Amino acid sequence: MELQKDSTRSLGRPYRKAVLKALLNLTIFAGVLFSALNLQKGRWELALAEIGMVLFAIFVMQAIRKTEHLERWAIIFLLPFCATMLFSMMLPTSSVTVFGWVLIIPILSHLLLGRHLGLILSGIFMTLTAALFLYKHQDQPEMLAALPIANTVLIGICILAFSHVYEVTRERSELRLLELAQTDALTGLPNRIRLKESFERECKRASRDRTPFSLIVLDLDHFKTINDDYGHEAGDLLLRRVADTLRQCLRASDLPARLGGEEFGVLLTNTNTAQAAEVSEKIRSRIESMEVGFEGQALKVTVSGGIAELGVDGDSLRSLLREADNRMYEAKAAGRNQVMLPPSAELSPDPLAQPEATSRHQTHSETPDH
Ligand SMILES: Nc1nc2c(ncn2[C@@H]2O[C@H](COP(=O)(O)OP(=O)(O)OP(=O)(O)O)[C@@H](O)[C@H]2O)c(=O)[nH]1
Repeated sequence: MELQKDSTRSLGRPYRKAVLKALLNLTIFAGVLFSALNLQKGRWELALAEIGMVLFAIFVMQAIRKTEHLERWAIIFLLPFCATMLFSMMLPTSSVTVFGWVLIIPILSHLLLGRHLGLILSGIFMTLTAALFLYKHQDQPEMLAALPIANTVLIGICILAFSHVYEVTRERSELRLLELAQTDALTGLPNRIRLKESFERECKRASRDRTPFSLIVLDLDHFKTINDDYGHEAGDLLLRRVADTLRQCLRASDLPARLGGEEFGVLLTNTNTAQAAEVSEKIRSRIESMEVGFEGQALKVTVSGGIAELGVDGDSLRSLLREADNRMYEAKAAGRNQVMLPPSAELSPDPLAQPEATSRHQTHSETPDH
């Protein structure tokens, strides 16, 4: 499961909202000021357009208070904002300095819409402005002197390029920080935060598509003795190898995570309990047969686990984790090196997933703990 766009979008939302609010406030302030000046000078079309933008800015300010769709509102505001600018530029009575406003569009559109939409909107708007300038001043050769035009175009390109480079770098660093915050540093696996986020997304998908969705919790057996006998470094190495094994046993659409300590979780999309039992058995047997070389010694470990299925064991991550955890402790108590299923689980005819007398999937066991 890939880190989703949604995460970066929600991360950037507060700062985009702050930029949009600042723009709306400035639009209201400048709109009132300029409409008063333009009314005084009899430029009533311009004044009306500005008053219209002030009213629209007040409306958008209310709309974004609780919206989930900030990006949409930014587009809804920016398009008429740009159109009003073009309208002002088009009016024969307006000053040539109005064209200078085009330079704020690359900055605003990148800050509000991100690198792709920001670049598209800036490109379209700057091209339209250039065309309008040439058309409006075609009969005024003094306005079309090569040097001032070249200077202005260069300034425009520089502002567009810097805004774009800034936004690309900002998005990359944001994504990197998000990855770090959602990744376990030792194993490189997703951590609990990422598991929760993926669960919420996959849960919605599973209920929409009516597909099953399972969770496996796995805990290494007697891991303390590895640390005690061989040292923490050996324990860390073993945890990394277990993480590698989980990655190898799973599909790209599944999500292995380190829940903490020597406990791992696996989200299995489009997978019912019986299929999850097969996956858990594959993981269990791979870990059982794994030998990790450490300072000339071969370290070995086994794993105990529990399975929970969405709907059968609840609808929240908390309830699924609780049920899978309880089953994992049952597996420990029943002798470790096995995975427990929900009591009502119907298993597939696959021999690996055959139920034992208790309708639980017990793959191999040591002497039970009492
Ligand atoms: N090396 C290493 N050890 C860790 C890490 N996180 C937790 N541990 C160790 O994992 C061990 C867990 O011990 P216990 O909770 O007693 O579990 P256990 O020994 O595996 O016993 P059972 O779970 O009952 O089979 C403790 O010794 C922790 O210090 C880690 O990141 N690295």
